[in-house]
Amino acid sequence: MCAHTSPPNQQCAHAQQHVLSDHTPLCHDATPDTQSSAFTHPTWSHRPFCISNKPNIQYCTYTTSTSRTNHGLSIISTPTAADAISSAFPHAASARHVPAKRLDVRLIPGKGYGLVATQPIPRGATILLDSPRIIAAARFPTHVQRAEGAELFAQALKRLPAADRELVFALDKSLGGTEIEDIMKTNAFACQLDDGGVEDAYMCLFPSVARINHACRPNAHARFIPRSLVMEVKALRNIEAGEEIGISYGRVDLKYAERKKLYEEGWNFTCTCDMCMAQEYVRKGSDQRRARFAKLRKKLEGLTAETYDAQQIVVWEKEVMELSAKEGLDVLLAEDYERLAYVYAGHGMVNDARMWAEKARGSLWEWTAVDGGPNNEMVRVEELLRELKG
Ligand SMILES: C[S@@+](CC[C@H](N)C(=O)[O-])C[C@H]1O[C@@H](n2cnc3c(N)ncnc32)[C@H](O)[C@@H]1O
Repeated sequence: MCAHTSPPNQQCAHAQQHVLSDHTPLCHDATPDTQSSAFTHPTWSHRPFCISNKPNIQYCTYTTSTSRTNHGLSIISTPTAADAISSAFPHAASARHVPAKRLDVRLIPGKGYGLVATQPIPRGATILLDSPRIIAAARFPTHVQRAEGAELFAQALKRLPAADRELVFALDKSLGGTEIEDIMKTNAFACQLDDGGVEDAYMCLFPSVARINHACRPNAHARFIPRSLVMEVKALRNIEAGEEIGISYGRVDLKYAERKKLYEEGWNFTCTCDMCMAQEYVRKGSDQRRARFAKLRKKLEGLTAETYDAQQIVVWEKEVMELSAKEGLDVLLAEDYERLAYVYAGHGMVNDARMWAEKARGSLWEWTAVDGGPNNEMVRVEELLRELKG
């Protein structure tokens, strides 16, 4: 699929000086905010808007106004990357759609807006499958001048259908800078995309997921599915009607001081989730359990042929699972289930081994493995299950 149709800068018939930059010639279409009647392309609804001020590095804004469920999507990337990313569009178009119908955006004291369940949601249910409206290469701001970056973002927004643009503009802003930069920094998630090996790391803006606040003990889990470019949010436990949906923005097993630092320094907010607002003795109790969880994990991961002790492993893993149940760390347990499967298999206890391997597979399917993502663990567990059945 050809993604890049605008000519290189030097040959661009309408190359001009950028109003914000004194030396960078730009090449862009004459009617940036409307669908160009002269432009037809199997993938993009608008002529790409490109900036190339360094040899071999060119960033463009690509837009399709008819992505999944007929919303728009703008991508800021190199031409090669846009080409590779767009190969996911057919999967995105056919991906299941879960609209935000059991959810409501409401004001939450101390957090701005948040997403609230309007009906009970059972554990494991998919709460939301959201599509991105803007995808931007994480490193592109370091390859273009500030004004050029702002222009690429501006074009990304201008070219989106009006409904998507309004959705994006309404999102929270907390960090300053241009409006769209602030929106991206406050709301976009890091996502790894198959972009043909260009750079992999992207910022993805999902307007419904962006309304979900962080919780240090979340009731939901978000994972990005590279093959269909959607963000899936699933319930980690039964959620009552009226409860706020919360996901963990960072690792879910961090202790109070670690996460306080992460969210204050990395995200510029002081967390006011239930765990952080709890009384000190409650927080300390949680920290102790999390410290013990980390210590046991370290011991288990550090086992060697010399230190291997099956009984000890079973005892430690039992404790890991008890701690996880208290701290809501279930999404991390696939490796523990897998470890137990190997321990039992090593002692010829095939039924127990199979039971733990199946638990590992179930956990990976439920929380970790995604279509188009890395699947080494799943391959290993499937292989073990085949051996145990054989
Ligand atoms: C992705 S947005 C979440 C939705 C946002 N509250 C809104 O009004 O649209 C991230 C911003 O929400 C706020 N936020 C998210 N989780 C929070 C928490 N646990 N405590 C306090 N503020 C939070 C912060 O201002 C953060 O920059």
